[in-house]
Amino acid sequence: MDQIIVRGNGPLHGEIPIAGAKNACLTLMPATLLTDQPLTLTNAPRLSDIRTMTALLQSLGAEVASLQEGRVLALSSHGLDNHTADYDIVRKMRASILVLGPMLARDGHAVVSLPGGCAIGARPVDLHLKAFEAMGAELDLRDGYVHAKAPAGGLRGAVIDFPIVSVGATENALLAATLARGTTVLKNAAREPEIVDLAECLRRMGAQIEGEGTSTITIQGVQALGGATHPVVTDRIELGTYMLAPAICGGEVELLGGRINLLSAFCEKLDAAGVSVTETERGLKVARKNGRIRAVDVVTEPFPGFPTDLQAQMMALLCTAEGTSVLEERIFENRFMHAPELTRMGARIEVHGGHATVHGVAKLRGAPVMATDLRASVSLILAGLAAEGETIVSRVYHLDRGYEKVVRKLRGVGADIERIKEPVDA
Ligand SMILES: CC(=O)N[C@H]1[C@@H](OP(=O)(O)OP(=O)(O)OC[C@H]2O[C@@H](n3ccc(=O)[nH]c3=O)[C@H](O)[C@@H]2O)O[C@H](CO)[C@@H](O)[C@@H]1O
Ligand SMILES: C=C(OP(=O)(O)O)C(=O)O
Repeated sequence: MDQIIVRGNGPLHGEIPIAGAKNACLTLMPATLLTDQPLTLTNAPRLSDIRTMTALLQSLGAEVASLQEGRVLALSSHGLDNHTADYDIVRKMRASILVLGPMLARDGHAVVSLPGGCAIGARPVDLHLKAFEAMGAELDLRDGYVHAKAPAGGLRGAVIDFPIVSVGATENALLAATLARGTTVLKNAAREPEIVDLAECLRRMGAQIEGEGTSTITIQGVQALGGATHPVVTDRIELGTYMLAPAICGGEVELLGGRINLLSAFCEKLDAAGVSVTETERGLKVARKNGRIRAVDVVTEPFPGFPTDLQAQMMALLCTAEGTSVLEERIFENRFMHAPELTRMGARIEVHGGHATVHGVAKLRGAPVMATDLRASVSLILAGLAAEGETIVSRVYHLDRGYEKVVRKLRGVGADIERIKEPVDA
């Protein structure tokens, strides 16, 4: 297994290109199951999660070709020869549940393994299932699998009022509703840029959708969808992560392709902490205003609030802020696993339930640390960039799920970082 070694070496300067969004691309790829025409996704990120979704779609009988070194994905599903999403693939990646809606809508049946819990929380899928039931599907949970069947004549449009905002359930219902009979109204829908991107792609395929980006999305079902070419939206989480690099280390870095409206709540917190963010023609320029970072309080919320996927990285910044910050995690019940690892580097953090209190220290010190999940891993790298001495991050396979070429991107702005094979006796 690989490790990443980081040595804090002062301010960073230069530019970092931002890739297409993992969380958009994983949602767009299953849209191929809605049509027998080709779907081409450009600006795709090169990540292990994309390879997992590729394997899942191929296991169902779809064709997925990775072109231009993975930047372009050419997908096509003429006819599926399998409608079962196997546990062995689904357990690797929760986005796998998003094949359920499209298969149910196009072919009237699907069997998908329940994804199960994961390190950051229980992450149930009951809201996805309730949405399909509202559209007339019959669902049966057997042997860890959801066996789903559409009513005769196919799914029916329905009014679905989500009791809480769910990105995944909104996406699954949106995908399915494009081919349902009649009108579907999704109330209390998620408003994330990845959902807007999905709606734009589906519309290019011929779907009739209105209201994406607001909390009410209306979908008029159509008989069939066609092919399309669609560019994947910028990864706002990769963007926010790299914005934190100059915030933590000093210097000035331009994030190519970045836009403030992808991350307004995050940018407001950076401003309050003493970090300047300016929009340029090519993206966003980020620099520390002057002096030490100031403590700020953060509450994670659905979009347009502060994203849960940037909470760990923000905590890395606040470890060396002046004063005490409180981070409240409202989306996932166990998303502070980076806190004990940051503590190994000299941070002063107390976690009580969904709250983490961070007392800023003047300096972090390098240490061997363990990545526990995707965003936790990158928070340890960010902390390592600002620490004195050497930080060795193990279990970096988590990182490969969501960050392409992290070593190359950070080296490009002057960071001292390398990836090595873990010594065999480690
Ligand atoms: C609202 C939110 O910030 N969602 C995040 C969530 O999306 P993801 O789609 O994974 O999760 P959801 O948005 O569905 O979950 C939001 C909340 O609803 C609960 N829930 C969800 C579905 C369901 O059927 N039943 C249920 O109770 C979840 O446990 C969670 O507490 O994780 C992704 C990966 O970290 C992030 O990119 C998303 O920003
Ligand atoms: C946790 C994440 O992804 P997933 O929902 O695929 O687990 C993430 O993107 O931070």
